[in-house]
Amino acid sequence: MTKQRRLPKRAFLRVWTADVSLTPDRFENIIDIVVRVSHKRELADSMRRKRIGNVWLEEYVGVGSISADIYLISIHGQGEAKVIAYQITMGSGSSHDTPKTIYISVAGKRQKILFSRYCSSKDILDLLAQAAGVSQESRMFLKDEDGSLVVIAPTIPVNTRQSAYVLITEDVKQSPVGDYTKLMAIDHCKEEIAKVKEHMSHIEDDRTAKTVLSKKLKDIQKAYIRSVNPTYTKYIMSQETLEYLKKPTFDVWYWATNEMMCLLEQIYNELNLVKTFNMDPVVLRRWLNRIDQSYRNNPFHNFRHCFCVTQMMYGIIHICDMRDKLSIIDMVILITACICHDLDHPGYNNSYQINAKTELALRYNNQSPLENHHCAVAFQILSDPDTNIFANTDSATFSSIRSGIILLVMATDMAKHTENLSAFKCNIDKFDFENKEHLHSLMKVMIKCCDISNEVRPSDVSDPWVDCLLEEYFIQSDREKAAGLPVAAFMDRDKVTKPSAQIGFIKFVLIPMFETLTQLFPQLLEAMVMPLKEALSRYEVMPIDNKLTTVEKIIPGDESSTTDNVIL
Ligand SMILES: Nc1nc2c(ncn2[C@@H]2O[C@H](COP(=O)(O)O)[C@@H](O)[C@H]2O)c(=O)[nH]1
Ligand SMILES: [Mg+2]
Ligand SMILES: [Zn+2]
Repeated sequence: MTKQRRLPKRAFLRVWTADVSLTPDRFENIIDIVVRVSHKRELADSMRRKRIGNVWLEEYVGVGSISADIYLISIHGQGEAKVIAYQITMGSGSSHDTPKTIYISVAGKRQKILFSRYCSSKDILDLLAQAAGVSQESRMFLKDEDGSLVVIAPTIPVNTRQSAYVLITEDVKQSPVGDYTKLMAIDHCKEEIAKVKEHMSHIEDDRTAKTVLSKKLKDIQKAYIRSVNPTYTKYIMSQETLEYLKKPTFDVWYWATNEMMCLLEQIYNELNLVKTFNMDPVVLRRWLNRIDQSYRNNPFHNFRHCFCVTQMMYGIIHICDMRDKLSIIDMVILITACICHDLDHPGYNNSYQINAKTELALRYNNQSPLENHHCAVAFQILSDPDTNIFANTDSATFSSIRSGIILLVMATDMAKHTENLSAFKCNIDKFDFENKEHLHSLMKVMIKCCDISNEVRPSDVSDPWVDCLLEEYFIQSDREKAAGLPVAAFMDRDKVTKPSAQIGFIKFVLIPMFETLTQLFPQLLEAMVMPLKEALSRYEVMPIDNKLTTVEKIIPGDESSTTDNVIL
């Protein structure tokens, strides 16, 4: 079995094989992992090898940005083992992998732990288990000098010998039965949720079955959310990470889901939203869990996209010193709207919803069916006391937060692009931050910028997003072709290429919109407009492989059109 995945310039590759006869001594005989690059067999001889348990962690350096089939492990003189799964952790293509050092204290003894910033949390746990001389199944906790729990992850802040973290180990087998059962219950819920979601994706047309399954899904999700450990853990991140989080250069691929949740939590804390709105920290974590659960595993419209949009908003807030200009209510609206803006996105756009006459299109009378749905899901989650982060907010304030979030999420419909951008342009010359209409026009453009901001990011971060977007487009267009529905050329695998998808989008949508925002916030010129212009130049020198005879251009604003993207 072969699996294909784009490899970044530098990556950690973790490979699992199905060959049960691969006993540790036979691992010693593995001579290489063969990576096929553009149908050419190349030996990835720059890999450094390290075995962790029955899993191989490989550092793959210097091949560049390529597509690769990882298809076998050769075993010296003993044939081949097929790769059944692998995981790639992306890292920055430019930075050197100098190991990180932390000091821990185990049973009063200091130890130095070295690990790569590109390794996984599990790898660090394995190292800690080794240091403590306990089994890898043991539960381990790290506490800092204040007794706060420290998250065991590659982002763990470095410390000194004097401020060594205390490692506490707990043998799972000796844990109270209740706890152990609880962990199993969580796993069970997760499995059930995945099963029901999978089932639902196969019964698009059977509305009754879907309703039954939706109800079941809600019940399981509720059980899951309740089972999430209500003990609040104080997460600690290095100052370096916290500053990096405010930058558009932030590597959004580096973080696992729980780490993204932790970073979102950090955003709520850093912007003083938790304190101001008296949010219960446990409810905030439950809410973030529920948000993650409510994004589907689409190639593009997934929880990582939600994270990216929110992180870009956080970046803009800092770069433009928005806190001096907007109210705290506006802040909570901006951040919460970003988090909720694509909730339960089915992976098929509004054109598909309308043309296929889906339940969503029927429910919302063809009027921005997706955006209406994202809002409805958002407020359904907030209506549950277990996940209502605004439970302690007075009803008048909640009312304005609610209408603000709806306003912003609805503005992310690209069919309303021209309308929203024009409204803001009319206000720019005489912009008044005290004027509600002016302010709303600005906030709409801000969320729109964040929503489509991938090309503002460095190329090794933005590039995989284009693959993800095209993958989702192709799934839709294949389905449309099979169902005899209209297919937009920009979504058609036979017509679109990466540069053809991006050149028009950057030139006609991104640069004009970011330049407009820059008129009000000149700081954005260097931070966002310049990177966009660089991205455009990069795409312009790429061979277009001109499958499209026309220039791709998004013409939002044509409300009569059933499509949010139109080919000129
Ligand atoms: N050709 C490109 N289209 C893009 C890109 N980023 C976003 N988009 C399009 O905009 C909408 C945004 O709305 P969303 O709420 O659905 O995320 C998205 O669906 C795409 O159609 C891009 O980099 N290139
Ligand atoms: Mg959307
Ligand atoms: Zn989006």
